[in-house]
Amino acid sequence: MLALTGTVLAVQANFYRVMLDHAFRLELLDELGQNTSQIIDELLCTRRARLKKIGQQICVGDRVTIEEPDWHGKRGAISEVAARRNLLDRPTVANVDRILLVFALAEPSLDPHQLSRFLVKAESTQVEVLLCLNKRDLVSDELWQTWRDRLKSWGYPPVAISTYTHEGINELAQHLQTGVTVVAGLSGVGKSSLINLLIPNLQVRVGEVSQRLGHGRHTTRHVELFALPAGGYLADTPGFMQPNLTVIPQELADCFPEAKQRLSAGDVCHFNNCLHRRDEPNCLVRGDWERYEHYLAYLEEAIAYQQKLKNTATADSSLKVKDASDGKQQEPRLLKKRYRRESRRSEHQNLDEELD
Ligand SMILES: Nc1nc2c(ncn2[C@@H]2O[C@H](COP(=O)(O)OP(=O)(O)OP(=O)(O)O)[C@@H](O)[C@H]2O)c(=O)[nH]1
Ligand SMILES: [Zn+2]
Repeated sequence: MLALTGTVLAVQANFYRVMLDHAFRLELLDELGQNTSQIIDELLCTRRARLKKIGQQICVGDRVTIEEPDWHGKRGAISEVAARRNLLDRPTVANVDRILLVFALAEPSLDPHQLSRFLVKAESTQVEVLLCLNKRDLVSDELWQTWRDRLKSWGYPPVAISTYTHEGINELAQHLQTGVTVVAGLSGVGKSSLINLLIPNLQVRVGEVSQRLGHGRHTTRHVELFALPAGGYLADTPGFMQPNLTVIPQELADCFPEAKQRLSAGDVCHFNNCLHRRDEPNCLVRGDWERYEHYLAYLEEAIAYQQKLKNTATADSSLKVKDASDGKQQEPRLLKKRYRRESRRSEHQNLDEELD
């Protein structure tokens, strides 16, 4: 028998909603004794104890193998998780193929600094970035063309759309037909309107969904994949709303296509460990490109962030005390839960908030 495989759409407590790669036709007899059939393309799954034992987490976007399907109850058990190509953080989505950054040309007006931050944050995941500018109906041809040329020079030829006139929607949809696309962007740019256009049958579940996509997303880190009609999956991401830059300074230049291009032209900077700061001698990154000033500002931010992380780590290790019995370093005994050290992750989060 062929292995039953699928993609995890959502994680709810200890259950995983899995979309099957191949739908199953269930033959049934109705009350009148007539043959009918039902197409089953989703199963609600648990995780095999073996996976739990080895600590195998299952995330939205994971590719999984399912055993012992119960077609009548639409249940199954995940027995295997395929190796991930990548894993996005906050919220957690595995095997992401592209990030669709949605901004508006107006209302709210397009702010180059804000856009640049989102772009850098998106690039830092090393996933392909697609830029889409909504509300094309609100601006003149001239303004749109100015933005188009400007963003092209940044390395991001944008797709203009309007969820009102439907301009550009088909073109955009063609880019999303394969793999997993994560939608990100500020509040109010029209992400929900776009998602509803791209997945019309989502409207059927609008009560539930508007809760998820609307109020839910500001308060929870819930994430879910939605199947697109022509193939591919879409995920809406609450976590991308606060793009704090946690890139390490050495990797920041790679988050700017313009800088990357300058560095790959064949030449090298004077120092091979050049951080590409403003006063670095013979630095290839320095030059006459629009976002150079953004780059320098983010670089200082990245350096400060790294320093702050280091300081936290030092403060942490000074907490360690010697255990008299064998001379080995040990963490002091923690009496109550509330005295426990915070996890790295929440430490990161707190830092992000502080730096904000
Ligand atoms: N003029 C114009 N307005 C639009 C367009 N698309 C969306 N809007 C309006 O922009 C506002 C915000 O749209 P939403 O789809 O809720 O935006 P969102 O990005 O999902 O916002 P949050 O839910 O707050 O994250 C609404 O008033 C929409 O009617 C468009 O193409 N043109
Ligand atoms: Zn340099």
